[in-house]
Amino acid sequence: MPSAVKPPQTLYDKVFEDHIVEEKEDGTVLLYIDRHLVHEVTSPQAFEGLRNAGRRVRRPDCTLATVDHVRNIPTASRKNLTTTEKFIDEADSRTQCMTLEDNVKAFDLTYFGLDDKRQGIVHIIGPEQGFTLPGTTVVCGDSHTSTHGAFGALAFGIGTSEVEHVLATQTLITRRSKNMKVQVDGELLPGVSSKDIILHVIGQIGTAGGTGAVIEFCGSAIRALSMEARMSICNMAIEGGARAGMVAPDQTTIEYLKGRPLAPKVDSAEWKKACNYWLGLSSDEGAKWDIEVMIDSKDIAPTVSWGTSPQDVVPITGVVPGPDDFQDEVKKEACKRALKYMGLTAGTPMQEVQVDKVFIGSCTNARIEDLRAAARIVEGKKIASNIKRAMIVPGSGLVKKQAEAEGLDKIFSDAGFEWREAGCSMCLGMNPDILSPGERCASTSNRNFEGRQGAGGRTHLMSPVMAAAAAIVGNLADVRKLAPQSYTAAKGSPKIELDAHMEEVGSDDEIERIMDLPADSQMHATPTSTKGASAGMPKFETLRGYAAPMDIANIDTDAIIPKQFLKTIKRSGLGSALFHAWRYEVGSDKEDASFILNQEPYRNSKILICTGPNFGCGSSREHAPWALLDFGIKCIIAPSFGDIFFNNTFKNGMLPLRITDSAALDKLSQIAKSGEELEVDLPAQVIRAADGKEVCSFDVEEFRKHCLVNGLDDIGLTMANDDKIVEHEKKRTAVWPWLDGSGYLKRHGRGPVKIEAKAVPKTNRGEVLTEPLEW
Ligand SMILES: CC(C)[C@H](C(=O)O)[C@@H](O)C(=O)O
Ligand code: SF4
Repeated sequence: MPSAVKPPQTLYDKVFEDHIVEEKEDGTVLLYIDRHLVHEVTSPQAFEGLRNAGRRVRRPDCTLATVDHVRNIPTASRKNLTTTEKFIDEADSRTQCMTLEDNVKAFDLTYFGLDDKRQGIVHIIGPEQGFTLPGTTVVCGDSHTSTHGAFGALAFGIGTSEVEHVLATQTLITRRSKNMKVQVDGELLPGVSSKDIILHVIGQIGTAGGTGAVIEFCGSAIRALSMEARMSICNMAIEGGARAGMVAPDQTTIEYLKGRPLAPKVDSAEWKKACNYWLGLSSDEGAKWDIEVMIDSKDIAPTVSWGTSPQDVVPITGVVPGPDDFQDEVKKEACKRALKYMGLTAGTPMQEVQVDKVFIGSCTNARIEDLRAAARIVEGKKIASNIKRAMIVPGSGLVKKQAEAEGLDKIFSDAGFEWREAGCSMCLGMNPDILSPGERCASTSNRNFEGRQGAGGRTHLMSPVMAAAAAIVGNLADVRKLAPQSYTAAKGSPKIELDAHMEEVGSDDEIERIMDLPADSQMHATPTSTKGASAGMPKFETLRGYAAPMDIANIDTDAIIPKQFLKTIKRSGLGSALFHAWRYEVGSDKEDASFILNQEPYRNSKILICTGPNFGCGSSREHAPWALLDFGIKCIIAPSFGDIFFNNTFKNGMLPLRITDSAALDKLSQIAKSGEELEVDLPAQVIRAADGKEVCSFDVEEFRKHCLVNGLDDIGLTMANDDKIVEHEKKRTAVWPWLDGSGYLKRHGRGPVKIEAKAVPKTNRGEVLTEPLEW
């Protein structure tokens, strides 16, 4: 007889379970999404899909949009800003920003534009506004959505097709992840901050260590951290390969949320109910963990990266490692490649590495606490003469305003730093803030991939105080030598002056205008055509063709499609930019003959075989599968994949195959190298050589296979199950009433946005379904 007593659950299990709209026997889950953040880079194609299919945004009240990434969202002064159109002079960037502006108007979405002081990096403004709340599901077309997990939210990055799915249905089709616990105990040593914790953890577990898992960060060291410090840790959970990172909500969380515009009003009945619910969200005693990692705080030193992957880290007191420090052949090769790219010699003390530029910013470390900490290090000092440029880029307009109120801008400017406007800036260099080839940067961002901050640029990851120290010394430096007064991570939860700001940006009416939506929210300007990108995908059955072999570990999506190609508002035309930095000679359009896709017969590859693990790690950009597809590659074979990339490929009718049997993988790679064709037979789940002999079989989830073989549009499938979503929404309103509408709607005594009748689902062939399809 089944037991009535629930087995102990983890925090992740609890949040996941509270959002299940439907769970299938094969493990496929339709998950309700509470909060959706939207930005200009990953949304245009999603809105286009909605328009083409005549669909509306299901929950505008749960959607918040801003501009943050794109080129020429200048982080320079906006004093002369009148309109976005006039302000942004780079054509593609202007189009991308204006497309978002058109879309938020047409679909009635809350939007913080360039002229709004609350504009900023999505992962900074969500928490700042109280849009991110404990126990919620939060998604965004951006890999660092994991940041919001610091609140005990289940927050993860999605691709553009999934952005469209969430806009249309407020749900996602997913599966349960594994439970991973990273416990950090003890008191942090002087000079050590939360960035050092996460760099150290990734150094231990590797960039694929968390693949398929959600990490809960716990232990006394995590508990002692402020919310902002916890956000830096969860932010980089994705760099450890995890789907998400989480920290259980506690009193620190509640303190942080008090008075945030979109959180329930303090002391209201709703606030009390919410606090009770939030504080119950911790892992139960005896909960089952699939992976456990224990870390002692005293083993964590101020840490810096030396290579081109966030797992390539050493304590600042260490030396540059060499290939002999690694056992594994793939890792030895990766080390050689990284040393060459980084222009470093094994054995060099890290503190002897000279720096050209310093960047303090990004969604990892551009909050007020980060700026305060860095300011403490630079106060009264000057940046070293060899530093060509040192930049402070606050994470949001409100962070900037707060910092200015505290005089931090002056401290930085006096020391020789540039004081910029909010945005992603040099974190990925989609605007003019980039490194020149060979330049070395001390950066508080989260990715040190090849070319990440500019083609040929060399990135060293570190904490804000370490970056500040590097600026002063001119080399990678040990902050403890500059701050003998023993700097330790701040324990409080810094508050930004939200209320004062709100008064300044407008009255209650103004706020209501921005945040409220008409109760009968109608979608304007949305054509009702039934055809288009979202209405289905091409079928995948059997694929025969050449397979390009690549023996590289951790091929990230920045390498597959570099940032400069993310400015398109279309899905097509990216094939010529695929692997751009590897495919063409530096600074020219001339092909590099040594690159595999420039050789015969691989110019016509339909399959890509990578023997290294973690293919497609990093950014959520769906431009990566779009570029592969446009080139002609429909199937990628590798031992493991980055989670978001893996999902994104299926949404485009592509097949990523995990082949973990190394003998089979080697055999496939040999066939590929011999220039013979391979045949991938999805219905039979086998791969054959050109002579028709089976090389190996493969696993694929039943639901995904079903969709691929039949070319099914899963948005249509989900919409056909609308009654279940409505049922979940009713329960949500009753149990978690603070999640409907925005805080403003509630405050002004108005109910949640009315949910419109479902749209008529279509198949890929444009037929109207008479029976709901199984999703
Ligand atoms: C543009 C966006 C898709 C991307 C991400 O997903 O991470 C970016 O934020 C990044 O950091 O590379
Ligand atoms: S990682 Fe960088 S580019 Fe990506 S969201 Fe964060 S700040 Fe922006």
